[in-house]
This record gives sequence, structure tokens and C-alpha cells, in this order.
Amino acid sequence: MAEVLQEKDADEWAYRGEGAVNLVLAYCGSSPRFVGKVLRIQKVSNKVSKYENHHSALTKDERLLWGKFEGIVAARTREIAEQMYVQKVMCPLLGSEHVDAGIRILVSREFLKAVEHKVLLQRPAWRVDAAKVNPLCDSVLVIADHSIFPSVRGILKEDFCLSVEIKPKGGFLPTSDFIAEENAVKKRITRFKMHQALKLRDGVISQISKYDPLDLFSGSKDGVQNAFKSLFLTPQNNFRVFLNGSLIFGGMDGAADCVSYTVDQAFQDGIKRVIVAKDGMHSKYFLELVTETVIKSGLLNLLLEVQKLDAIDIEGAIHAYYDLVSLPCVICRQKGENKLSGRYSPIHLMSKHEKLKVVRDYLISATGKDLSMMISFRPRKSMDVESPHRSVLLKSINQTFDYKASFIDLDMKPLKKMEYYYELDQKIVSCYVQMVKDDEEIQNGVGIDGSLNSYIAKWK
Ligand SMILES: O=P(O)(O)O[C@@H]1[C@@H](OP(=O)(O)O)[C@H](OP(=O)(O)O)[C@H](O)[C@H](OP(=O)(O)O)[C@H]1OP(=O)(O)O
Ligand SMILES: Nc1ncnc2c1ncn2[C@@H]1O[C@H](COP(=O)(O)OP(=O)(O)OP(=O)(O)O)[C@@H](O)[C@H]1O
Ligand SMILES: [Zn+2]
Repeated sequence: MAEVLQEKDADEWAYRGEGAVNLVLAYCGSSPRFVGKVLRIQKVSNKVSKYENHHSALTKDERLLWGKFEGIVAARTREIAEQMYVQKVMCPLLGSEHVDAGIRILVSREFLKAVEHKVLLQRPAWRVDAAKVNPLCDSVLVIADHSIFPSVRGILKEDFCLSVEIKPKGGFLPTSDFIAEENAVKKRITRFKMHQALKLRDGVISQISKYDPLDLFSGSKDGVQNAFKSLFLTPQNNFRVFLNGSLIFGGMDGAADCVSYTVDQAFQDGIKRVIVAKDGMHSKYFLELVTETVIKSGLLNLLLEVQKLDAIDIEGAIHAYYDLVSLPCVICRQKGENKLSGRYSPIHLMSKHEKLKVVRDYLISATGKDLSMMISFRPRKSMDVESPHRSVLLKSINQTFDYKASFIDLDMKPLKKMEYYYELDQKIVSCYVQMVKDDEEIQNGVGIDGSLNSYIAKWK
């Protein structure tokens, strides 16, 4: 009989973090079943959104879309379908050694209420306003805590583990012929960078990120190192560092606008627990360690392949979507294109099987563009002791570290979100294009906000 977490069990779970859809709690008790694990609990929006159907079952069209993967469609609830999606779709693509699909455990309503109450004050106010624990969930996910190294002894005082969490976002420029001429800028400027302009305009962020996903995915040491330098300067929700699961760098609130950093004492103290450097240049070695490990782990190569499943861009995939859900193609209508002979006819004339593949691949890629990676390090105590973990030698200080590299947040994106993806894509590009225009006017003596101006000047 499966164990059901009860009200009293809430004491053993502590707030770790959250995103838009899930609340994550870390285990702080002593039950061997949960030591080294986190709980991922689904939230439900306080506002009703037409794109948010996380808690309803798969739609008829989604069942068609994911039908070829055993188990997803047969799942009783969307939660189980999502877990199967991680197991059957994402694991084979990203490597089962890098993914823990987790196991589901039953929870009582009282447990959910008690944990929600317990973590309320630690949650960012805007996240509390946006969503609450879904009181109707009867099960939650138990997943490996990727910010620590599991040990049968629990975490001992002398064990230190540093981990970095990176949300890389999309790491390639699209080349699709279906991208409209007026949107050609998409082929030169990453969506991440253009999206920054929209976020700045809408007040979601107050400063443009210096991070460029193309650096991180470049595969070159200089590129990757540059990416991390930029992430240190403007981490936003793309970069965090933990020591034994406690945040020591970056924003815990998951807010996009996490910018004001002087690398403080907690971070300096934290890296000194793990990196031994007589010259005191621990930050420099930490940067080297993270750079080398990211390259050595090969995680970004795997991820890039997944992201590239988006081969024809949303400007192409949206046409396949409308046919699959048996709706008139809004885009062809808006553009005055004939579905069967116009610019998008190669997509409308595809077989159903091909259209399913286009949309499925687009959504898998969307998961790949939104997931995060966690890479954890601990000093290797003795090379004689066999370790199940991979290791990295930092030559500059002659120190060896065990590391493990994992992907988190591999959620299935709802099919209905295709329409939103198209709308957001167009909004991002048109905002960016407008800002370039405004910038040109500034050059001619008509002014807009200076920070936007310098941003545009930088990326044009
Ligand atoms: O569209 P994007 O690129 O803004 O990505 C969304 C993320 O925003 P950000 O990374 O801050 O730009 C957004 O992250 P935040 O809530 O801003 O931390 C979510 O990850 C969202 O996915 P979902 O709705 O939770 O499934 C993400 O939506 P998807 O596009 O991945 O569906
Ligand atoms: N397995 C894990 N090990 C350690 N920390 C984790 C784990 N899973 C999640 N976290 C922490 O909890 C935070 C929120 O988790 P997650 O990204 O899964 O939430 P989400 O709501 O699905 O996010 P999003 O807004 O991107 O959809 C992460 O940013 C990370 O710091
Ligand atoms: Zn069309």
C-alpha cells in the first residue's frame, strides 16, 4: 500500500524554490526514503488563463500527438501523462543519466495545506499572487535533489556541495524559409536578446541581460566562459548557485529581474568550502570549473539537438497546428495566402503524419528551450576511493572534483500554447523592430529612453 504524506509530514519539507507551475520543497528529515530528494508540487493559477490547462486531462488532439509514446495517452491524469512524457520522450533524447523523471507519491489535502502555510512567507509575493498549491492534487513528484550528492549518511557537516543552475534558453538562430521577410531579424538576433527588449519595455526587467545563449552553446572555452561571466553580472532567472541546497548567488524568487549583484560574502564563503586556492582567487577558479565541466559534460550538445527539433520555426509550425486541430488557418487568412497554393502550402499539403511530427517536434523543442541544468560539484577526497560520479580536474589548482549534471523542468507544453507561441513571437519581433526604428529616429534627433537606445545600438 502506497504511503500517503499527512499533515504532520509537512515539518520535514522546506521551501527550495518555485517556477511558474511548480513549488519545490527539499527534504530535511531523516527518513532514508526521502533523504536527498525534493518534492515537486503543482500549483494552480489564481487567474484563469486560456492557455493554462495543466490540471485538465490531455485533450483529444494531444492524445493524437503523443499517442506513439507508450504510456502517455493511457495515463489516468495529466500529471501522470507529464511524468511519462519525461520518461518516454525527454529521457531518450537527453540521456537517462541526466534526467530523473521521479516517482509519484500520494498526498493528503491536509499535507498540501500544511506545506502551503509553512512556506508562505518564503515565497516571493508576486508568485503568491499568481498561483497557489493545487488543492486538488492527490499526488506529487519525488525527484532527486540535484543540488546535493546523495549519501546514505545524509549530509554531514563536513560535506560540501556547490551546484549551479542554468536556464540556457534557445541556443541557435532559426533559418526557416517560412520566416516572413519583415521578421528576417530573427535569423540574426537570438530570441532571448529580442525578448529582453520586450521585457524591458513592459517593465518585467529593469536591466538588459548581458548573457548571450549563443556564447554558452558555442562549444568554445572562451564562449562558454563569456557566457558565465555575463550570467554573473546579470543572472536574472538564468543562473543560480547553491551550497548544500542553500542559495548563495542569484534570485530565489525566480523573477526575471534579478540583477543587483555584488558577489557577496555568502558566495565567497561558499566557494571557499569547496575550492582550495592559496592565492585567494576562488571566483576565478569557480568560473574555470563551471566552464570546463559544462563543456566536458556534453549536456549542451545534447540540448542543442533537442532545441533544433524546431526546424521550421513557429512561423512554419503554426500552419501544421491549425490543420491538426481542424481549425481554419488564421495566419494564411490574415496574410491573404491560399492554403493550397500559397507560401505555406508545403505545410498544409503535408500528410497528417508529417504535420503531427512538425508540431510534436516543435513542442519537444519548446521544452528544451525552457528547461534548466543543474551541475553539482564536491571535492574528490581521494582518487583511490571509487566514486560512481564523473570527475573533472582543475589543472590550475590541481584539484579534482566529482560532478553530476542533470536537467530539470522538462514539462510537456500544452498543444493549445502553439497559438500563444505565435503571438508572442510576433510581439517580440515587432517590439524589437520598433525599437530599432525608434533608435534611428534618435540618431536623427528624436529621443526615446536612453537605456533602450544603448541596448539597440549594441545589438543592431
Ligand atoms: O516564452 P518564454 O521564453 O518567456 O518562456 C517562459 C518562461 O519565461 P522566461 O524564461 O523568464 O522568459 C517562464 O519562466 P518564468 O515564469 O518567467 O520564470 C516559464 O518557464 C514558461 O513556461 P511555463 O508556462 O511555466 O510552462 C516559459 O514559457 P514557454 O515559452 O517555455 O512555454
Ligand atoms: N530536482 C531538483 N533538485 C534541486 N533543485 C530543484 C530540483 N527541481 C527544481 N529545483 C529548484 O526549484 C526551482 C523551481 O523548479 P522548476 O523549474 O521545476 O519549477 P517550474 O514551475 O516547473 O518552472 P518554470 O517556471 O520554468 O515552468 C528550480 O529553479 C530549482 O532551483
Ligand atoms: Zn496556413
